[in-house]
Amino acid sequence: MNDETVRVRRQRSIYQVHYGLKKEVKKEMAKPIPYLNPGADITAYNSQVAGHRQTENNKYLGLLQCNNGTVMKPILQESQQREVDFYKRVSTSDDPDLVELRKYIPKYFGCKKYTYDGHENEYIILEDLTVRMLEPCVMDVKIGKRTWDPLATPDKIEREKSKYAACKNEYRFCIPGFQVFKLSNGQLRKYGKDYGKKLQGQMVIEAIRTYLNGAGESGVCRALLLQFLAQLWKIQRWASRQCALRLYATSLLLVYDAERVRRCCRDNDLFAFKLKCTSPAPGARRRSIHSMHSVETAGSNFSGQITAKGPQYKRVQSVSTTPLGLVQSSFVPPNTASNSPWSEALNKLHHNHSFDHNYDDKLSKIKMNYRAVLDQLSSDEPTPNWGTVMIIDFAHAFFNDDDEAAVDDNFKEGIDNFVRIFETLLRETDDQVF
Ligand SMILES: O=P(O)(O)O[C@@H]1[C@@H](OP(=O)(O)O)[C@H](OP(=O)(O)O)[C@H](O)[C@H](OP(=O)(O)O)[C@H]1OP(=O)(O)O
Ligand SMILES: Nc1ncnc2c1ncn2[C@@H]1O[C@H](COP(=O)(O)OP(=O)(O)O)[C@@H](O)[C@H]1O
Repeated sequence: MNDETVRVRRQRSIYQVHYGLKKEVKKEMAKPIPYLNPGADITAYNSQVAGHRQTENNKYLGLLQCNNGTVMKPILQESQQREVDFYKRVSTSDDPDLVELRKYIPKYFGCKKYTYDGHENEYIILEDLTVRMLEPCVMDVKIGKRTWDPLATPDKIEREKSKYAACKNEYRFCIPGFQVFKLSNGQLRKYGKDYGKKLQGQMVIEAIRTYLNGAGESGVCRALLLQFLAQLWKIQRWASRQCALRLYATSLLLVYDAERVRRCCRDNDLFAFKLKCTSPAPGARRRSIHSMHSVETAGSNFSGQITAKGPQYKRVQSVSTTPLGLVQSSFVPPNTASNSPWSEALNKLHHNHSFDHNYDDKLSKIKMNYRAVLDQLSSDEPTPNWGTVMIIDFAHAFFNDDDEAAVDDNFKEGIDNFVRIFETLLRETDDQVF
């Protein structure tokens, strides 16, 4: 592929996202079942965070993970047979809503009988969204205030109404489970249904922050948020228009690789100095040429003139790259108590332009953030080995007949609220850019 082709492809994707232009759609059919070699590793799936998984009468009910990038979900109930029908129909349909939906759900590879631990079962084979992740952080977010389908018994309706009630009433979604590898030490923490059922109010936001590894002082990694939001906005747009489906008790599955985030932060010196595992020695950070115009510099070298280009400084003899401690000792701190006519202006400039930041760091962050979002926007296939969101669990999905066609408000409201939280978290990271 030459550069021109890449450029044209990127442009097309960005236009699609921002202006809603429809691209000619490649017809994507169900893929053949991937070849499982006879010695293929098939094991209980460790990164399952919600859903059926306990063992009943000696029978394991959870997902299996294969070493070829797929997971196998057992078909144990009538509702899961409905999920098979859902995947079959969506993967072959011409309906534009369903064609678009194929981008937001795991790839479907058919069904297969398999004997695990002495028990034979039918399984749906799906793309493993955590494939190749070294430290998969996974969160299951069940969407909608109503989590029962039209065929639910009164008993099931009562059970569903009583679970996660506070969270569903307030946010129109709930969090049945998540797992996170801590950036600071690689430790795995799992949060299950019991934890999820207690969440309400601000605790919900804190749980999301914990999942994003942003509960500490360092905050959430902006590039990670952008990665998620790029896909969430597409899903939100789809949900606000699609009339083909009613989705009860489906989930958003968020996945990202903590190892990748850690590497990205370290490479860009984003949080490096705040993470214990990568702390450089004190004084090891160097100032860039741009950071010479710090508040200290402004105090001692400020010429007393402000032009359209900003404050004017006296010429500095040489640009030092000595460690921070040494640089500091060679400047006189500004007299903050001074009543100089410039002190108020300088104060304002300090607030607005944050002179005391390292601009190389800032540029790195800006570049990284834009690269991440451009990569995501220009790719039709989100890269699962970094971070993405997909819709999963279609055991209670119902296709609308033509005369029923309408937006699914229950699903849409849940998505809107979830996206809003991510947008708020993104705003909290604005200082990483502006
Ligand atoms: O209580 P039940 O029987 O409705 O079981 C729920 C399952 O319903 P099903 O067995 O398919 O009828 C239900 O499955 P669905 O999402 O309805 O497919 C969930 O696994 C639910 O757990 P949670 O709400 O995600 O914490 C399960 O709820 P828990 O009781 O495990 O919390
Ligand atoms: N395609 C997938 N890739 C990776 N993990 C998955 C995938 N599908 C499901 N999971 C994991 O399995 C869990 C349960 O899946 P789900 O389809 O909701 O099952 P259930 O019908 O038992 O509720 C999810 O929370 C997630 O952790």
